[in-house]
Amino acid sequence: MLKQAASKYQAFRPIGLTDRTWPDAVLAQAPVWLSTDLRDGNQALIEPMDAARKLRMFELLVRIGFKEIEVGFPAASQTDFDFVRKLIEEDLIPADVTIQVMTPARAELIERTVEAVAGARRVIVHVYNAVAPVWRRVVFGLEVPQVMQLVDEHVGLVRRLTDDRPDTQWVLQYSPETFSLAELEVSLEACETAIAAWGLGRPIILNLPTTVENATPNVFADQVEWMVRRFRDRPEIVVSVHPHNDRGTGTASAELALMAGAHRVEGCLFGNGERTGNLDLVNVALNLYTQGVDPGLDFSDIDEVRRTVEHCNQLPVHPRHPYAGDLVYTSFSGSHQDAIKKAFAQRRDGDVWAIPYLPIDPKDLGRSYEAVIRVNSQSGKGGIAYLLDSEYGLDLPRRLQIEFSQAVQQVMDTEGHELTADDLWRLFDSEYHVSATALPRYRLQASEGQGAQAVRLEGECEVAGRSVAFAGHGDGPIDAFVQAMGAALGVSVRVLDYHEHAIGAGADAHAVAYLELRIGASQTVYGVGRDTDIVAASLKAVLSGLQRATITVSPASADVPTANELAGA
Ligand SMILES: CC(=O)SCCNC(=O)CCNC(=O)[C@H](O)C(C)(C)COP(=O)(O)OP(=O)(O)OC[C@H]1O[C@@H](n2cnc3c(N)ncnc32)[C@H](O)[C@@H]1OP(=O)(O)O
Ligand SMILES: CC(C)C(=O)C(=O)O
Repeated sequence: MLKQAASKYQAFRPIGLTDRTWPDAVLAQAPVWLSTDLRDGNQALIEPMDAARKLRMFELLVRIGFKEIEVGFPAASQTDFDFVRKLIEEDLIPADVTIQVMTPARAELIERTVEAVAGARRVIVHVYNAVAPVWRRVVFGLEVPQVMQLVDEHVGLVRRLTDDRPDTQWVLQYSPETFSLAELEVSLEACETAIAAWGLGRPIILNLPTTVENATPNVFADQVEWMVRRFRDRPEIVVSVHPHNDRGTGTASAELALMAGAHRVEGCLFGNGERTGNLDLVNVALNLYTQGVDPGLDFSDIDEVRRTVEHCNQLPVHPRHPYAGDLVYTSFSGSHQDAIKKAFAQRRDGDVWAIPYLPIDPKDLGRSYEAVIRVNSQSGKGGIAYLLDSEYGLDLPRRLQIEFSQAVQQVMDTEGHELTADDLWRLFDSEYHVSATALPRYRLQASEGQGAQAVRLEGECEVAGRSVAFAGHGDGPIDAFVQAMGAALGVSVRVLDYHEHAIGAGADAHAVAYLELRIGASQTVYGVGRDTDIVAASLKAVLSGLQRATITVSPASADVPTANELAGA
């Protein structure tokens, strides 16, 4: 197969536009947008939209803010014709919205098209014919002069028919179909012929399609700049582009074409359309938005837009689709999660958006931060800590994050599937005995004659299902409890690190304490305690840590669990 490539396919030829200016252009304003969801999108559907779905799509496009909407190909079917009549007769077209209707350069179809829009306030009549060599030869069997004659005759017919209906404001759109595959001189001649037949000085849109995308986007940009130069200083002429996506570069083609001077773009929501689709208008609009340019289209509830489009087209939007897919704001991988978590922690209201791996604030599109981080086997401590913090208010100290992520990884290695925030909390709760640890019964007194050891604490607690009596002195209750438990278990216990914070407010407020304990000479474990009272939370955290430790020395009390009984309790 690979061997055939050179003899079977012809490479595109670059345009010799050596003084091109588009590479230095910066997109600083939105183009005129035309949605062709109801025409090019519709004609590519397995089951074209019925009247109800067409109306839903039309209403959505109006809500988003489109001012030019191609509402159909009225000569194609009675459904298309009737839908256009419905919009006009039921006065469903807002005053600032212009409808566009498409027709091939065939007399009876042009007549039917103009008939379909009778009574509309303003209409763009879109006439097309193919101009590229393969189409001329294979489809029409026409030489270039005959193609020009076809354009002249049919645009002339549009002019006569529309002149007879002066109550409507008419704009002609002419598309040299297959522009990107045609010789530039032929496309230019076809456009000049259309301009002349429509009447010099009358409003006209020249729409340049990559009917079938066939070259890298820079070649299309050169083609567009070449054409734009021919129509500079002619305000009645709007140069529009209509990219498709056969090479997967529809968005790039549109953006470079705008840099090359096009004023207007045609496309569909989420890139529906023939074959690999039309240009995805949402993509271009939101690309502009993330450059600080107001696109003039409202995608602040992207999921509602997506659901409606999926309903109308009966086609799903891919989970990885730019800006709209279910997974596009989600990071699974540990290093991404770590960077996102740190950036959110540092971000202040009013800051310029600079969150790694998130090119846009999901909230601007009506998404929450909930799905930004999800945990699976590719995740690290940052993502786990983010979920426990964002969903459960637990602000884990760094070394505890590291310790707990090892427990999570073990579960991942055996189970393999994603862990939700709820799953992580359950794992954390069971690993650190947060809910299960009972508060020790204790008496706290000021000590006498103990110098710096200001308090004495004695009481009883449950460890691994056994009752343990303890008594000890310390600088405060936690220190006293640690010393007392060390004596009771016959092992040295020291607090290496201590963190606490509140969760919630008012009557529901809780304190959470995280204690890093050194047990014996070398064991370091974290304990976690939660209670309404901060001292109680800290004592529970000590017990949590002791229960997680492997204690290998003999207990000093018969009531105390024997060596290793605590381990894994
Ligand atoms: C690139 C694009 O997206 S262009 C838009 C294409 N959209 C559509 O085709 C959707 C709607 N189309 C239709 O409903 C039908 O094709 C109709 C009503 C337009 C025409 O139907 P039919 O008369 O049965 O013709 P058919 O669909 O086979 O089209 C082929 C004929 O149209 C001619 N044709 C194709 N494009 C054009 C054009 N732009 N101008 C004039 N004639 C054209 C072909 O030469 C061919 O003519 P022939 O039969 O004499 O050889
Ligand atoms: C602009 C029209 C003719 C079109 O749909 C195309 O060429 O892709």
